Amino acid sequence: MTDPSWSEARDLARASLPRGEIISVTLAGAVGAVATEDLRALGPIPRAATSAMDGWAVCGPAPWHLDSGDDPLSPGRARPIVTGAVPPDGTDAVVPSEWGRVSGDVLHAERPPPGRHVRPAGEEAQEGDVLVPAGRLLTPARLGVLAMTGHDRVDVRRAPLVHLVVTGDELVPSGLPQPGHVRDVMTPMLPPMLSALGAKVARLDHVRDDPRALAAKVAAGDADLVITAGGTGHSTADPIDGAWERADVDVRFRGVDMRPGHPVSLAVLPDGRPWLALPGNPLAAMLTALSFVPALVEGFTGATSVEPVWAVANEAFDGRADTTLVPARHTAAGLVPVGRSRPHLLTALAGADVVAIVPRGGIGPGDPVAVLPRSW
Ligand SMILES: Nc1nc2c(c(=O)[nH]1)N[C@H]1C(S)=C(S)[C@@H](COP(=O)(O)OP(=O)(O)OC[C@H]3O[C@@H](n4cnc5c(N)ncnc54)[C@H](O)[C@@H]3O)O[C@H]1N2
Ligand code: MOO
Repeated sequence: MTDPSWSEARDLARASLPRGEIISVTLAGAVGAVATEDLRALGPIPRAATSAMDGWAVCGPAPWHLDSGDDPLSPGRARPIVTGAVPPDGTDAVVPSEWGRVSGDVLHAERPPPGRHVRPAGEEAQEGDVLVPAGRLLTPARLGVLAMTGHDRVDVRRAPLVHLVVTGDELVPSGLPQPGHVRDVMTPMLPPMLSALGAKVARLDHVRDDPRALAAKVAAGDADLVITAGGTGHSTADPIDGAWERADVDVRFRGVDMRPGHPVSLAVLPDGRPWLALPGNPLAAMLTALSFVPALVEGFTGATSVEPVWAVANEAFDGRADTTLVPARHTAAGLVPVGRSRPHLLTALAGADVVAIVPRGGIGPGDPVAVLPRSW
């Protein structure tokens, strides 16, 4: 079986996690969630025409006699008004306070063109307009639009919960490691990374490189999704193959035509939980999480896939597989690779603005290149 391409593997991941249940949340609790249906304006916004300035509502040609009260304005009359207030019937326009001069009860100013400084009703939205289409992420600005147009609660799909399992006999949890030991970087690094990608770590376990212990640990979890880090190699010390055999999983891919991270693998447990196995090399773990966790989350929440963002390369980027992911930095002249990005080294990613998605054969200076935005 040949390894799937990066985008084929993303499609397989997207199809591996069934939709999560719908919950109703207040706008305050909805940021980062995904709309389950088209969200529409509940009425015209603004509800009525309003003044855009502090000043005077005026009717007819200048000058105007100032009046007060609630009657409609008649030609030759002006009435004080504040920003956001509804102008009286008969208003032609609003004169801002700094443009008018009052002497006695007469307002002098140049006559404004009709409608000047009056915000029309329904300018932002008409009743029934779709404001946030189904599948869109609820961002702070979209929540503001929903509040403005009358919404208090929205139906969303919750974020998938993750059972994260870090494997490795050589790992130590703290301090400077002795030769032969490795400081565990996944435990501080992956939960916030997964959270930035739309998934929530509900349980975190550490197991030795033992297939039986790994399979038992995963069997004891009940999150929506299992993510392991390490042990994806094919040596006898690597526990993924053995654990998958014991757990009787349905393998969706066992390796992807990508660098780094080619051993990344995905299976589905008999109870339906997908199991994404990230390689142990830290950069490979981060770049494979960045590749496949968003696709799994999209499957669960129904979120529409994020379109790639494009940049222009200012240096050559090597492409050794179907897809090579390269930490990169924006400069005024274009995108450049950052430092040495070997799979076991992390500082390049820590200093990167984006990750370049480089096709087979690589790209040269001046070529367009798709990038993944920062979440690390
Ligand atoms: N004969 C071959 N050997 C290897 C191949 C190959 O194709 N043939 N691929 C290499 C690549 S690429 C990767 S990636 C790794 C696959 O690694 P595993 O998923 O089995 O990961 P480990 O062996 O457990 O660890 C690899 C490396 O990463 C370090 N590591 C692991 N976990 C952590 C952690 N939590 N924090 C910090 N560092 C971690 C580990 O100590 C190793 O140095 O296989 C290659 N070999
Ligand atoms: O594929 Mo490995 O994941 O390059 O480090």
